[in-house]
Amino acid sequence: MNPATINLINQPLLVMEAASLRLGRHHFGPYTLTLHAGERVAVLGPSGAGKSTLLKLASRELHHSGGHISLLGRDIRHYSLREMSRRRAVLAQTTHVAFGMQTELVVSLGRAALEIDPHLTTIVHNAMQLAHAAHLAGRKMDQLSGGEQARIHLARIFAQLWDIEQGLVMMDEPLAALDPGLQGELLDSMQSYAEARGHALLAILHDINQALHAFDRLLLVNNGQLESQVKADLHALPALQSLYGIHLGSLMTPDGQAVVYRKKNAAPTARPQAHSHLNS
Ligand SMILES: Nc1ncnc2c1ncn2[C@@H]1O[C@H](COP(=O)(O)OP(=O)(O)OP(=O)(O)O)[C@@H](O)[C@H]1O
Repeated sequence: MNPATINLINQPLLVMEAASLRLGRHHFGPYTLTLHAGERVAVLGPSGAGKSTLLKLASRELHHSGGHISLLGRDIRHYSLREMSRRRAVLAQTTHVAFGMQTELVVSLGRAALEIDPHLTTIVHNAMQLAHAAHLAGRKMDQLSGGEQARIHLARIFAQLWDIEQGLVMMDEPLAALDPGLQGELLDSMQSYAEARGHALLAILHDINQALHAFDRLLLVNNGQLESQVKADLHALPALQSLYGIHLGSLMTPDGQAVVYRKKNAAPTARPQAHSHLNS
């Protein structure tokens, strides 16, 4: 697909209006945000802050009890499972595959909602190539390393929305199991994949530099709430410092790229208590 040929729709792809829910003693939300086709948005926050829960609400894995969530202007509760699977793809933090399934079969599961899929083999192959996993064809999942399995699951997500435009791709720590070289290459793959199709990317990350370099906007989540939304540039540093309770500095590399680092000797800022008021 050629990005130049995609007419991005004006209507927002995802709208969350004061969406909330309670899980046990924890209250999440209200989450209010709008995501447009073609946007790349990173979700950041301390461990246990409610990032995965936000993603699970947006993907309908969890059902909101308050507020409203819509996909392309339609209440997500009114989509059939098949319609949802052709509009949004979700890479969960951990995915367990039973038995020693073959890699191509796992990738093809991304397209299981389609009754007729004449280009399945080509799409599976291309998706594996884009996820740097083509060399894993023919292997069994239970004989792969964690990083290799992660690439197969990424290929599954690529395959799912390979042939549609303006979908929503949600990923929960997609790069966590990968070495630094592969992280960079797969970030590039995600960007080119989304850009070519006008897909929006909503990804939970723990790496501030990746979020600043590869994304347009940051959603800062803390204590089960969306604390703020900021542009992904160095102006976000004060908000990030307060989010994580650390001091951050930045350096400019010779090729003009800003790199953020944690200042070791600075007095710590008050570290936010993860979900201290989730238990209300
Ligand atoms: N089904 C559930 N029932 C009760 N509590 C839950 C449930 N799911 C998550 N929680 C709690 O809600 C809090 C937020 O969880 P969530 O997975 O959204 O955090 P997170 O920000 O994604 O964390 P991490 O970065 O560690 O993955 C955690 O304290 C977690 O234990």
